[in-house]
Amino acid sequence: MLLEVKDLVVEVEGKRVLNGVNLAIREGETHVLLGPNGAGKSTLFLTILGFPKYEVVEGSILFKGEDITNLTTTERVQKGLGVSFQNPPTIRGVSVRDLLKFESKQDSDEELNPRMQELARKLKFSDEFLDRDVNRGFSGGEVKRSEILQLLAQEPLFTMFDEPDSGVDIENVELLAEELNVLLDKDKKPGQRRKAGLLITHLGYILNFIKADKAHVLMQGIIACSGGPDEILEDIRKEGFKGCVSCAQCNS
Ligand SMILES: Nc1ncnc2c1ncn2[C@@H]1O[C@H](COP(=O)(O)OP(=O)(O)OP(=O)(O)O)[C@@H](O)[C@H]1O
Repeated sequence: MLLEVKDLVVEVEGKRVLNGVNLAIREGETHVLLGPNGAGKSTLFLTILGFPKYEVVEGSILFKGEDITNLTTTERVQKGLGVSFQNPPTIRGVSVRDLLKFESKQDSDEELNPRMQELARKLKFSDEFLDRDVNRGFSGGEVKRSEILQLLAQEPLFTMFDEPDSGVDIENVELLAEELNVLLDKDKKPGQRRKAGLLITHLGYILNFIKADKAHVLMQGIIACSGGPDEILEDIRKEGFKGCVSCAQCNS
């Protein structure tokens, strides 16, 4: 198993948000996390990444079989965890180019390596754009493309995507999805896939371009149900999260 979340209970600023979450994701798998606004999806991501505000009251997080519950965020990133944020912060004084060099372990005085230059071009970033401060004045779509470009520099083993398609136009969703598939090893044959990921989506549009293996619905602080992404999304589209409430109650 690449990532295992076991009976995770999490409090944020004294408020209990997760109440016993269980999740297991193997190498090569892409899972989808669904759930109503405020259910705790981003909280789960930030807890897996080890942000100090998210206090693990009970339970554990295992990565490649190792308990990482008490590691720092930097240590987790070094082990191969990555995330694309819903609303990443502006980093004044740090250019996209500098951040990319840092993330791809290059020296700051070197030219950006050819692989990253090619990926930047593919994601429609000009040379001038790479010299701008990270996220400063970026449009919604530029923020999302820049997040993906940074992940391509890091090449994490396990990537969490928080609504990668929100605010992105149709053409750019396809472009982003192509690179997400690379980050998830979906461009490789099933037996050769090593990377894995977890993706939050509300409307599921991006799943037209990414083949997810399993979906989970987070409700009332637990995983209320898990199953085939198409089936679960269709139920939610028809009935909203009404049907998930009773599942949350029987599973809690
Ligand atoms: N730093 C914080 N301080 C106080 N409450 C917080 C904090 N972070 C999250 N919460 C609360 O925890 C709950 C879960 O929030 P979270 O952002 O994880 O939900 P979500 O499922 O990602 O929602 P959405 O679909 O709207 O993005 C919400 O009620 C939110 O207000």
